[in-house]
Amino acid sequence: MTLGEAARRSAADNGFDLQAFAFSAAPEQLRPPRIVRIGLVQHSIVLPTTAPYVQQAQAIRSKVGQIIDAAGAAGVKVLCLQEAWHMPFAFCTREKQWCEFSECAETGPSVAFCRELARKWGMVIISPILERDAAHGDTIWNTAVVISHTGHVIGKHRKNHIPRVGDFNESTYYMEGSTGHPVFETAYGKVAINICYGRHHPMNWQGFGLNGAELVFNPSATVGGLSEPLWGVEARNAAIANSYFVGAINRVGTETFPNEFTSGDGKPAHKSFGHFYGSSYVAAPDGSRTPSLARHMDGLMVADVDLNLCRQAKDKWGFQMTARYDMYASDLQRYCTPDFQPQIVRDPAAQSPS
Ligand SMILES: NC(=O)NCCC(=O)O
Repeated sequence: MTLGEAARRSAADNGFDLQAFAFSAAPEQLRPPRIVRIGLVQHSIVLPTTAPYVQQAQAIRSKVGQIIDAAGAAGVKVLCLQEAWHMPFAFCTREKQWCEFSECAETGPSVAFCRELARKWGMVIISPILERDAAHGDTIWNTAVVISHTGHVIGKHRKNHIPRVGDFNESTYYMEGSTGHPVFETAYGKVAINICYGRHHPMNWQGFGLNGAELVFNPSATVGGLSEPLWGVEARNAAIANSYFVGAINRVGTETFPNEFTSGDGKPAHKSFGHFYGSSYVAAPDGSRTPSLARHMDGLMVADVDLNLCRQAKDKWGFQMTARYDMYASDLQRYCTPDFQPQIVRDPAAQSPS
């Protein structure tokens, strides 16, 4: 793929990993190809978590702006940032002062920043932030804001599943999302966002597929000690099972906080979360995928995806056609009743161990 000199020079000057790949689909007689250039951005924070908050946020915006400009110069038309990209990932600490970083999804500083860049480059930008919802009593959500190529906010999706694992004490900060599984019909295709921990839930991925997504981003923040063995599997499997493209994005670096915290697991108190291992990648509905971006560096992954591959995968495999949604729906309905009994057929000759 040719990305142009500007993106390559920016990667060299600003020290980020730049990789680019193309996924092709078979030529069709009745539809032209629908090739969209997408971009995934991974990055570390810039200043120590003890620096004044306004300076931390500005420094992150300044660095991310350089990467978005490189993406724009490379012709990227749909770009997604990492989970809570505008702040340190302070959810491990359970200390409430970090709520100050939350902002209005429509008018907050990071959204204004992304709207400007979206307009500048004619690029759809997905901006995952910590949202403060003043209209609902200052409720805080973990939200992906979808900004159109003309710079207006198309809508937002709020993270459905909150982790309660290891140091990921995120339920201290924000609530389970209230937006279902929306798909945003942009100028460049039907886009959805499955935020971080939602990638462990196959039915969450499926919800976006049922609503017609062609491209699902998984903006994440996860550390090597916890999830790295799962990372290459889950987004790729979701792309196959739902016949859409997935862009999986993880942040980079080790973030150290002023006060020690524990996670109720008997381990010694600590001040850092572990290493966010980057490794962002794109997976396609035919099971192919890009290599990963670096584990230790900021990065921009550029991929040309032909969205025709989504329907081609459906026609080949028929996963959606052969699914038994009515059967699953009645199983789930039974399961959700208080008197549910698992459907187990017991062998009378089997002795239960005494
Ligand atoms: N941010 C977040 O949901 N992290 C959870 C850790 C994981 O799912 O790997």
